[in-house]
Amino acid sequence: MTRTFWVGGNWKMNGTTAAIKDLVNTFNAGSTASDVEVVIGAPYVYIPLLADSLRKDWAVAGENCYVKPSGAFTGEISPEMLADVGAKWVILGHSERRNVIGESSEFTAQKVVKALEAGLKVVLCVGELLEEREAGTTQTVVNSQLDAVIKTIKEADWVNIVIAYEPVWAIGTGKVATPDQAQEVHAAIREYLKIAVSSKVAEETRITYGGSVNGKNCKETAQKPDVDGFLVGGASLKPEFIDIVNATQ
Ligand SMILES: O=C[C@H](O)COP(=O)(O)O
Repeated sequence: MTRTFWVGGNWKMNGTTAAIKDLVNTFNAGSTASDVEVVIGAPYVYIPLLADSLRKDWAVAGENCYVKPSGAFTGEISPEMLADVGAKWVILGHSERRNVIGESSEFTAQKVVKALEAGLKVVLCVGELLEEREAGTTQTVVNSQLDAVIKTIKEADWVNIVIAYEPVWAIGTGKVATPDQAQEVHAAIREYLKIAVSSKVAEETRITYGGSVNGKNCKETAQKPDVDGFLVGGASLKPEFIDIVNATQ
């Protein structure tokens, strides 16, 4: 089967109303391939603006959510709230949630369940630290992050999940993984899905790469057989994001 190429932007904690309006105008005027699915993750407060103004062939994502629909959870945002203001997706398990905020794989898996129940699609981020790669434990770490989700959701849920493999050493550092490094881990993730979930899920799930992707380095990586797209941080705040959307052209 053909997996539709998927490109996500993750604005992280960046943006102002004025800057986002400018960027949306640029994105809306951009000429893009029709066979690419595009999603922009934005800080909660800018989601309504983005949902109203962004081109309708692109979707909007939250960058995190909590595990309850409502209640006394000061400062948290529920997946139902994200859906209510126009998000169709949520990014979960990003390395900054795992390593800066300290969220576990088990907590991330609970969020995945609740987001899916609320009707959101999920970008599930996984990836190893530099010391884990140097110790040769990349696949053990990634499989363990996946395991928490695999044992928590049903096989049918995987149709609503895109995996983002983001080696932490490549995020925001300019040290992009080589196309071969990305392909190697993506192929291993697909093999693990085959063993731990099913051949169907392994074949159909999009596995995207994130970590210092830009308009120039995306093209070669996009050609790799197990790379089904990108999750882009810094470059998604720039006009060159359009070049990444068009990486396969
Ligand atoms: O979610 C996106 C990743 O953290 C990559 O960020 P970056 O493209 O700025 O390295």
